Formats: sequence, C-alpha cells, structure tokens
Amino acid sequence: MITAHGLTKRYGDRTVVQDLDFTVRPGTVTGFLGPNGAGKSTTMRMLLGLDTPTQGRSTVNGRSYATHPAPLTQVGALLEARSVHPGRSAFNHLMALAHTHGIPRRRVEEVIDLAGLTDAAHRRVKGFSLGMGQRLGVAAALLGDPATVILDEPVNGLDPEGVLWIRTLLTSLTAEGRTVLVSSHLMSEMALTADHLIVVGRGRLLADTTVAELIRSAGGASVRAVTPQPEELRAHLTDPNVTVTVTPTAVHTPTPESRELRIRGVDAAHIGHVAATHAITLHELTPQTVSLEQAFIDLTQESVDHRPHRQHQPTAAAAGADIGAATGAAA
Ligand SMILES: Nc1ncnc2c1ncn2[C@@H]1O[C@H](COP(=O)(O)OP(=O)(O)OP(=O)(O)O)[C@@H](O)[C@H]1O
Repeated sequence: MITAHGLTKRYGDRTVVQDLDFTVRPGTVTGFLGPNGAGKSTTMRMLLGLDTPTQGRSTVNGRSYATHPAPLTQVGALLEARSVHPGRSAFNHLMALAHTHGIPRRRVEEVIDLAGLTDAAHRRVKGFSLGMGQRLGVAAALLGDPATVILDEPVNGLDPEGVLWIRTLLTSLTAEGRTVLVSSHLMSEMALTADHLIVVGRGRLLADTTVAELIRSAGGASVRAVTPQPEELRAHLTDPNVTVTVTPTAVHTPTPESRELRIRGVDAAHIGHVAATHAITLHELTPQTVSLEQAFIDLTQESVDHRPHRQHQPTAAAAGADIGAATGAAA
C-alpha cells in the first residue's frame, strides 16, 4: 500500500506538486495520469525517497521509503531515467543490485526470464534498444519480489508484444495481491490495464476514482438517434431519469427535417421499442460511449496551456481509445 498525505514539492517559487492526498491499494492496478509536467515523476520520486517533499509525507507498506532496511524487497521501481552502467551486461547489472540485498543468483535468472531477456542477458546494455532497456528496468524492479511496484511509463519504447507483456505482467502482479502504481500517457493502455485512476494536473489532485466512474462523470453512455420526428420521439421518452437533447440544425442528418437527439438514461433497445410503438421513423440509433481519452481531456483541459482547441467527440469510434465502446444495445 502507498499513501500520500499533503505531499508538496516546490522548486524555488514554483509549486510542482501541491497538497496531494491519495492511497494506492493492493490487488488493483492504479493508473497515475496527468498532462506533461503535471508532477507525476516528481511525486513518484518523492514516494521513492529520491526527492524530499517540501511539505507532507508518504509511506510505502506503512513506513517512509527511507526507513525500510531492505527497500528492494519492499518496493520495486522503474523510473524514466535509467541509471545502468552501459558497459555492463544485463546479468551483471542485476547481479550487482542483487548483491546489495543478499538476493540469490537464482532470482536474477528468474527475473531475466520473466522480462524476456534470456538471449540478451550477457550483452552489454549500451547495445540495448529502448524497449530492451525498459524490460531490464522492469526486471530490476521485480528483483526483490516486492509487495509494491511503481512504474513510470513502462510501455514507453515497447513494441506491441512488449506492451502485451506489460499488460499481462501488471495483471498477474495484482492477482498476487501486490500494490501497483503505473504512470502512462496512453489512455488506451490505461483503459485496458488500470482499475483505479489518480489524475493530477498542475501538481494538484483532479480525480481519485475508478475508470468506469471517470467515464460516467464525463457524460457516460448515451444514444444518438436521428429522426425526422424529433419532438414526437422526445414526447414519448417521459421517464424523469431520461434526458433528451435535440440538435437545433440538421447537421450530419440524411434529410433537412431530420434532427439528431442525444438521449441519456435509457438504452437503444428501449428507444427503438418506443419508436416502433408510435410509428416514429428512425434513420439512426447508435449507442455512444465517452472514451477514457475524452474523459481525461475534459478533466485536465484547465491544466494544460498548449492545446489548440477543444474537440468534443463522444462517439464510440472517437480517438481509437474507447473502452466499453458499445456494440448492439447500450447498457
Ligand atoms: N529538479 C527540478 N528543478 C526544477 N523544476 C523541476 C525539477 N524537476 C521537475 N521540475 C518541474 O516540475 C514540473 C513537473 O515535472 P514532472 O517531471 O514531475 O512532471 P510529469 O507529470 O512527470 O511530466 P511528464 O509526463 O512530461 O513526464 C515540470 O514543470 C518540471 O519542469
């Protein structure tokens, strides 16, 4: 388990992490998200005792990182900056780390296999690709068989096979009851991997929530209906939990009198049934899901100053990063 209490970091007069409170629990993958410069790496460094907080404190497995007598066996970390001697082989690098904690050679061989580096184990690290370097970093993080794992952008530089490997690895680590905190810029990856999300922007906590709840709060599921009888359809959707928004003009509709309705609180099957019962013509009935990517952009748009302009497209096909993109009737 990881906790942060009022964690704050200032560089000069710039506050880059401000009053962060969160708990990362065992048994789930927690995604750590935020735009560039939001303070993710700084926070991770503070959790690992590599940066001293200006205020506040953090614990890993109940104590501050610095007070763990054998930290490698408590928390394994992969940070963006690698500090591996380029002339050493992967095996020797891991053996050197293992010696500091009395970890046996057998475990070094195990993590080399686990990371898919068996064939490259005795090659010098300076010849490694970015992806192989990431695999070595993950092997080092797992060396001490730690209960808590902190990975900063682990899929960075990995090919599709490597991405799949990380995804499977994270799931198996949490299935073993470990605590896993992982940062990424890839929303599509987080959607597939993380159960819980901590989102920061300009150093502040923006959300501490589940993937499903973040999407729900960004608008959740809706149904797009296109009909030349919009007012009639609306008049028959009378449940107080149902909201219907009608677009004022015929944009992207097949006939001039058609309108697009965005309907929330009821599924496509029910709308289709209502339309059939009242002989209302439908040109389109499409379940829509806000993508995690769109939910993230909505949440963090105040925290970035370099976005050109807002593009809101909560469609099932938007951005290629949707999760739960509905097929057939919406939930
Ligand atoms: N040693 C330092 N001295 C001064 N400023 C720093 C230092 N380290 C980080 N910063 C600043 O703190 C802010 C947060 O940086 P950090 O690397 O933690 O963000 P991040 O969310 O990890 O970003 P990215 O996603 O781009 O890696 C940035 O504006 C960065 O320039």
